[in-house]
Amino acid sequence: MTHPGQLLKQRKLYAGKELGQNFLSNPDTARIIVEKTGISKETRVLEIGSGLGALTIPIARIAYHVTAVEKDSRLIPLLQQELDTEGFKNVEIINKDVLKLDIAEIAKDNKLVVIGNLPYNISSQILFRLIEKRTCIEKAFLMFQKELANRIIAPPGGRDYSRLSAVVQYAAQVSRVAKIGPSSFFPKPEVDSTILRFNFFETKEFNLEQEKTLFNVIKAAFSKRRKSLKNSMTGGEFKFEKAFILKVLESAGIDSQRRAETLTVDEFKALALAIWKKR
Ligand SMILES: C[S@@+](CC[C@H](N)C(=O)[O-])C[C@H]1O[C@@H](n2cnc3c(N)ncnc32)[C@H](O)[C@@H]1O
Repeated sequence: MTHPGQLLKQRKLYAGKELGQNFLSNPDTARIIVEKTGISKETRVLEIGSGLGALTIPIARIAYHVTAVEKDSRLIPLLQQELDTEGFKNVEIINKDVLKLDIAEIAKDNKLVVIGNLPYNISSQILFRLIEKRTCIEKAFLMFQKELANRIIAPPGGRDYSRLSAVVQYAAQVSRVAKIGPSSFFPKPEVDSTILRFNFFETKEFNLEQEKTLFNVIKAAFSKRRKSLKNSMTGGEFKFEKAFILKVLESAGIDSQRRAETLTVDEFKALALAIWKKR
């Protein structure tokens, strides 16, 4: 693997902050990350933000097929050349914004394993999108800024438990895979990184409408996280009346004085179902 700094210099290119371009520069780290995903010669991978191919190449060495999506058109010929040099024929690079990518079209009838050293400025948005499309995804291995990863896996009751934690933990079992320090990247970020593994739940307990209600309930509850539910829930998309909120909280068996950050995912589900039935 050519060092990303050298590759960019040869082409008179630069790493763009607005695209979160901190490239993996340590081939051992890249190899270890790919090993930890457990992919095999049957796996179809969607790689988000392939960049200069630090992960694409070790993935292509193992996987059946890789769809690599990359927004920065400047990087596509560099990666294509690296792939051609190594003789890989199982990689398709798509020059597109991942937030506009039709993931179902890529998966067709298969389930994908999603891998990505994500651009940190849009990593929450990417995660919400993957959750939306999770029926096409078997599991995902994604690298986040450490602080965001801590929020994603935070249990209820603490400062880190947030809208993102509740939505993600409803859709997937999440675990920490590895911590990566700044020295593994070029340019070096000022933050530590964490790789999380997401095993999306097979069965969907909620239908689409119920799920939409659940996500709106979580959003409304966390819109004023310092306030009790009876006050925070009147905000957000639904514009609930206070009397209605008190009624649904009671039927879900939740004390109206509690705050969003104390509710488990199961309690959010009970609340969403109570709202869905009474509307
Ligand atoms: C942190 S870098 C990782 C690059 C490479 N995978 C690596 O590990 O060295 C993030 C990559 O995502 C790309 N990117 C940023 N925003 C994107 C978007 N909306 N859609 C697809 N790729 C994006 C960047 O251009 C960059 O190549």
